[in-house]
Formats: sequence, structure tokens, C-alpha cells
Amino acid sequence: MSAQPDVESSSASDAHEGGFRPTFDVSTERGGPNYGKFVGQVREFMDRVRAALPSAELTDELLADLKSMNAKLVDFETDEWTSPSGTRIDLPARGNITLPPYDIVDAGPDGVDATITFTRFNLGGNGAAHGGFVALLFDDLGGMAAALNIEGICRTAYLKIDYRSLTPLNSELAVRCWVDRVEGRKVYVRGTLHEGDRLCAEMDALFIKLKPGQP
Ligand SMILES: CCCCCCCCCCCC(=O)SCCNC(=O)CCNC(=O)[C@H](O)C(C)(C)COP(=O)(O)OP(=O)(O)OC[C@H]1O[C@@H](n2cnc3c(N)ncnc32)[C@H](O)[C@@H]1OP(=O)(O)O
Repeated sequence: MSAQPDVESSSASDAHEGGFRPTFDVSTERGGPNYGKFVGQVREFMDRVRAALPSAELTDELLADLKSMNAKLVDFETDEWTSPSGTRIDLPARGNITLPPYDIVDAGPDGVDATITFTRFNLGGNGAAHGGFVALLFDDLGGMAAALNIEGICRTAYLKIDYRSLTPLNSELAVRCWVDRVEGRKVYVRGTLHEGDRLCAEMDALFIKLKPGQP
């Protein structure tokens, strides 16, 4: 299991509180004991689709399979606060299939350390990761670093990425985000992404602490 930040339980009466919640119902059981394997298969499928040149027959076969699978999920839609894809804190990236599947190594007021391995789904071009996925990784982990530092919830005001060298696929990378300084509601966050000693990218971001009820 990944090390994960502490989050407290909140009640359903908080349903319309603003922004990203500092607290949400924690459950490592939603979706069942195999939900993590399910997400893993979804991610593998996205990798394989990105890499595949299927025959026309296989495309038709997979299309039928996917229609069948989508139909099975129609009646199980839930809100963002109770979907396991985003709230399963025991899984990489909280089980959120939108995010690159980072693993938290350590997280607290001093910053967030994580590892990430980008794969074929994250391909930008010529073997390197897409810069948008690097920014997405930094936005989420930077937001987490800000939230843990100020014990409040923030939204990104700006997110600047310097791409210092190519970010590879299929290689474990180290990412770190930390709060540089806090000025009132403004939380300035820095970040780095390394392959070994090589710096791939740096982040300079501003997160704004949300006022109570602010969306
Ligand atoms: C454990 C948890 C796990 C969970 C961890 C989950 C982490 C998820 C992280 C994902 C975060 C996102 O992607 S959030 C989604 C992307 N972001 C958004 O959609 C935000 C859209 N923008 C907004 O909603 C708004 O503009 C805000 C909230 C950013 C700011 O509006 P506001 O609250 O009215 O504040 P405002 O008065 O305008 O600004 C406050 C101060 O910041 C300054 N300021 C505002 N924007 C900027 C800017 N771009 N560049 C420079 N400075 C700025 C202002 O000059 C002012 O300075 P001064 O006069 O005080 O000096």
C-alpha cells in the first residue's frame, strides 16, 4: 500500500462545501477488494490501445466488448465524492484514472515525495512523455503539498513548467513538491521531476487558499 496523507472523515451534510475538500469519506473498500486490479486493467488497456494497430475485425470485436462493458456501468454512476476513482487513498493517485498513477512515498506539511512511471498511454512524441501529463502530475501533487501545508483547500492560479530534459517512458521517476512560501491566501509551490540525477522538469506554481464555500 502507498503511504498516503491523512484525511479525515466527513459527513454527507458537507455535500455542497466549496472547492476541493480537505476532508472526505475515507474508504478503502469502495469498489471491492479488486478495484485496484480493475483500475490497473483499465490503465493497461489504455496503454495497449495507444500501442496497437488492430485488424478491422479486432476493432469491431473490441467495440462490441466495450459497448457491453459501458452498458454494465451505466446504472452505477455516483458523485465525485464517493466514486472510488479519486477517493481510494490506498491506490496509486487515489485510484483516479484521470491522473498518472503516482505512488506517494511521503506526504506532509514539508512536502510530497512520490514516484511515477509514465507508460505508452502518456506518450508525447518520439519516445518521450507528453508535457501535459507532466503538468497534470505537478498540478495534483503541488495541490496536495499546498493543502497539507496550510491544512486547507486550494485551487491553482498558475502553473509554470520548465521542461529541462526529455521525460522518459517506462522508467521510475522521482517527483517532489514543496511549499516555498505562504503570503496570506497565496501558497507558492515548487516542484522537481528527476530520472536519477537528471532533472526532467521543474514546477513553479501559485495555489490560492479557498474561502469557506468558494467553489
Ligand atoms: C489532502 C488533499 C489531497 C487532495 C489534493 C488534491 C489536489 C488537486 C489539485 C488540483 C488543483 C486544480 O487543478 S484547480 C483547477 C484549476 N484552477 C482553476 O480552475 C481556478 C480558476 N480560478 C479561480 O477560481 C480564481 O481565479 C482563484 C480561486 C484562483 C482566485 O480567485 P479569488 O479567490 O477571488 O482570489 P483573488 O482575489 O483573485 O486572488 C487572490 C490573490 O492571488 C493573486 N492571484 C490570483 N490569481 C493569480 C495569478 N494567476 N497570478 C498571480 N497572482 C494571482 C491575486 O492578485 C491576489 O493577490 P493579493 O491582492 O492578495 O496580493
